[in-house]
Amino acid sequence: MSRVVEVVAGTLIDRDGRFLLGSRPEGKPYAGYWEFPGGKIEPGEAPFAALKREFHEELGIDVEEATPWLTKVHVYEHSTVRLRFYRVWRWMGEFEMREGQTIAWQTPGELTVGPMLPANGAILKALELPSLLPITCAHEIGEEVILKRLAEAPPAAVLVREPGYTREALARFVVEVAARVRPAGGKVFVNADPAWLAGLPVDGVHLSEARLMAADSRPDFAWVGASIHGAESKAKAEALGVDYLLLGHVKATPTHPGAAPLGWDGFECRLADGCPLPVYALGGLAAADLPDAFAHGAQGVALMRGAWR
Ligand SMILES: Nc1nc2c([nH]c(=O)n2[C@H]2C[C@H](O)[C@@H](COP(=O)(O)OP(=O)(O)OP(=O)(O)O)O2)c(=O)[nH]1
Ligand SMILES: [Mg+2]
Repeated sequence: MSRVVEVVAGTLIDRDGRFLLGSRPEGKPYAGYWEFPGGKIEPGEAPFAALKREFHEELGIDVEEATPWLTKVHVYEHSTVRLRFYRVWRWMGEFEMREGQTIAWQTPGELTVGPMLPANGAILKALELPSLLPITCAHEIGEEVILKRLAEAPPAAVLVREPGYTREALARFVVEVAARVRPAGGKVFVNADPAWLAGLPVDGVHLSEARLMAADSRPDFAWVGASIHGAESKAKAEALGVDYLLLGHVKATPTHPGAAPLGWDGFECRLADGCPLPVYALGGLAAADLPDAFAHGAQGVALMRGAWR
C-alpha cells in the first residue's frame, strides 16, 4: 500500500448541539464536497498541534479544548488517508473563511448540505448519539423506578438489557420503555436476540460479544451496537458495520465481580490505533466520569445502576 496520509479534522459543537461543516475549496480533490475543517499533519507535528494550526489557517479561530474521537482509514483514488477526528468543545475568535470556503452549522441527523466526503458516514452517525447511554437493570431494581425516571426525563437513547427475562416479559417492558422515550425523540436499543424484536417499537439491536462473534451479517435495524472486550471483537464489529460499541469494564462493578477492571489506560489501550466507531465506556461509571471518558477517546459513558439513582 502506498504511504498513508495522516489527517486531522475537528467537529466544532455549539451550545445547541449543532456542528460545523465546511465546503472544500476549488482546486482540491473533491472540491465542493462538505467536510469537517482540518487537513494534513505535517512531518513531525503532533496531531493536536496540527488541528490547532489547521483551524487557524482555514477559519482564523483558536482551538482551546478538544478531545480525540474516531479514527478512520479510507482509501481514495488520490491517496489513502488516516483521519483522526476530534471533538472541539471550546474555541476563541471570529470565523474568517480564509480559503474562500463556505461553512454551515448543522443539526445531527438533519443535514441540509451535501454531498459529504465519502469517508465521513460513521462520524455523521456518531453525531446522532448522546454522551450518556443509560442501560436498564429492572431485573435488579424493578421496572417501576426505571419507567418513572424515563417518563420524567426521557434520554436521547436508552439500552434495554434484561438478562433472565422471558421473550414475553421483555417485549412488554420494551413497549413501556418506548412509550416514554420515543415520543420525545429518543432511541430505544435492546440487547436481545434480533429475532425477538420483530414488530417491537425499537430503533436498534445491541449484540452481546457472543452474538457479535456468531453473527455472519449485520442485523437489519437502523442501529446496531455491540459489546466488545478486545481487539478480536472490535475487528469483527468493524467488519459487520456496527454503529457503536460498549467497552468495559473500566471500574469495578457488581456486574463482573472478581474480574479486574481495565482502568482508563486499559480502556484507551483496547482502542490502540484508534477506532472508526464511537465507543462508550462501561462499568462502575457515573456522569461525573464524562471528562475522563472524553479524554480517553470515548463517545461517552454507559450507565447501568448509576443511571437510575
Ligand atoms: N479536512 C478533512 N479532510 C477529510 C475529511 N474526510 C476525508 O475523507 N478527508 C480527506 C480528504 C483529503 O484527502 C484529506 C485532507 O486533506 P486536505 O486536502 O483537506 O488537506 P489540507 O487542508 O492540509 O490542504 P492542503 O494544504 O494540502 O491543500 O482527508 C474531513 O471531514 N475533513
Ligand atoms: Mg483542509
